[in-house]
Amino acid sequence: MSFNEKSHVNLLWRDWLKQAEKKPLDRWLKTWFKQNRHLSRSQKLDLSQAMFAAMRFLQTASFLDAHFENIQSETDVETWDKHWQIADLADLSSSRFWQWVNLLLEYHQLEQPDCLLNLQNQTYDELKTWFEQQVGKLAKEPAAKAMLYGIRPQWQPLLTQRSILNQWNDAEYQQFIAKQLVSPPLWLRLTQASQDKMGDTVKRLSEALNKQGVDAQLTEQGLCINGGQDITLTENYKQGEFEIQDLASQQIAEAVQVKPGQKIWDTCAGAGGKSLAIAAKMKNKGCVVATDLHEYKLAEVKKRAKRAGYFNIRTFAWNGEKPLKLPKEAAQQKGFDWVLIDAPCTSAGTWRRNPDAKWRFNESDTQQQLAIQQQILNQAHYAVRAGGCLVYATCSWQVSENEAQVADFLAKNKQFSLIKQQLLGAPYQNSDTMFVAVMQKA
Ligand SMILES: C[S@@+](CC[C@H](N)C(=O)[O-])C[C@H]1O[C@@H](n2cnc3c(N)ncnc32)[C@H](O)[C@@H]1O
Repeated sequence: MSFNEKSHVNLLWRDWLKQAEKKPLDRWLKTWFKQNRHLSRSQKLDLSQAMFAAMRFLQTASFLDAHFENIQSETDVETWDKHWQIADLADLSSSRFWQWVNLLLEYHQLEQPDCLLNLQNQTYDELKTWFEQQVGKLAKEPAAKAMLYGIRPQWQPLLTQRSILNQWNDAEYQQFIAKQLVSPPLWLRLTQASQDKMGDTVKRLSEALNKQGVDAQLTEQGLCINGGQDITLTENYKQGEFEIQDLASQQIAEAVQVKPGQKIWDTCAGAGGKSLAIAAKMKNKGCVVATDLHEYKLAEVKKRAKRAGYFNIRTFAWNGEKPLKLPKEAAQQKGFDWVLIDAPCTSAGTWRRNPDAKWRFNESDTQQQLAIQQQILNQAHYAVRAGGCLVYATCSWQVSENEAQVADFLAKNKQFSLIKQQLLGAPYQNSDTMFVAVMQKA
C-alpha cells in the first residue's frame, strides 16, 4: 500500500463529511470516483467497501472514541446519543476514525478492506487492547450493545416494539441486529413466470450466470447473487430473462394474487418493480394501471415493460390527493380487483443495503411519511371493487408505519376486513425487511 492509497481513504472520508446535505452514498461515490479517475477498479471497490463500513459504524466509532478519551462513560449512552450529531466526527482525526471502523469489522469478523488493514499501527494496537477490555462490559448494557451493531440508542424503543409484536426470541433479535451489518444478496426474479423456484429454467440461468463470472446461488427461496461480475452486463440480463428485485419485494407482489384478465392499480409504482412482477402473472390479459407522483419514474416503467414484453401496463401521474379517475374498463366493473399501495415510507427495512440512509432518518420524517401513507390509503381505497382487495406494503419494520396504519384504516373503513398481515425478510430471510397487509372489501 502506497502513501497515496492511505491518504485516499482519509480524503474520501473528509470529503464525505464536508457535504452540507448528505447525498445517498452510492450516487456520491460515483461522482467522487469520476473526479478521481486514476483509481483502478479494485481500488474503487476497496474504498467503497470501507465507506459502506463507515456508514454502518460511524456513531459507534464516535462513541468509542469519546469513551476511550474519557469524555463519555458507558452508563449513559442514551444521554450521549441525544446530543450526538454526525458533525461531531469532524473533531476526530480520519485515521483514528478508520481505526475504530476497522476494529469493529475485526470484532464482528467481517471482511476488512485493504485500505483499512494498512492503517494498522501502534495506536491501533493500543485501541484494540482497550476495546477488548471494554467490550464485555459494553455488551451487557442493551443500548451500548446495540450500538456495537450500529443501532442508534434512540431507535431502540422502536425496535423493541417490533420485537415484542413479532415475539422475537433473543436469537431472532440478535439475528436482526447482526444482519444490519451486512448487505443482503441481490435477488433475481425470472420474467417468464416460473413459479417453481428450483425448476429447470432457473437452474439453467444460474449455471449460465456462473459461467459469465457472476456468483449466482440457487437457494430454496430463489436465485441470488453474492458478487462477481456486474450482473447487468450478462447476456441473460440483456435478453430480459430476469429482473433484480429483493426477495421481500417479490413476496409483496406475490401477495397480489392476480389472475389473467383482472384489473390492478399499482398506486405508488415507482420504477415499476411490483407492476412488472404482477404483470408477469397476467399473460398480457387484463390491465395494470401504474401511477406515481413522479412522471420520470413512470417513463422507466414503460421502458422496463417493453423490455419484458408486457403490453397491458398503462401509466398515469397521480399524487394521492384525490381519488383516481378510473380508466373505462375499471369504471365499467365498478373498480379494480386489486389495489396495491407500496407506500412511501422511512425505508428503515433497507438500511442493511443502504446504511447511509439510517443517518437521514428522524422522527419528523416519520411523522411526514405517516401522514402521506394515510392520505394515499384514504384516496385509493375507493377504487377497490366489491369483493376486491387492497394490499398495503412498506419497506419499513416500524410498527407505526405498518400494523398501526392498518388498524387505523380498518377502524375507519368497516367495509374492509383483514385477510393477513406479515413482516417479510430479515430476520427470517436474507433480504431487506418489508411489510404487507391484504384487506378485502365486502
Ligand atoms: C416504496 S416506493 C415504490 C416502489 C415501487 N412500487 C417498486 O416496486 O419499485 C414509493 C413510491 O411512492 C411515490 N410517492 C411518494 N409520494 C406519493 C404520493 N403522494 N402519491 C403517489 N405516489 C407517491 C414515490 O415517488 C415512490 O416511487
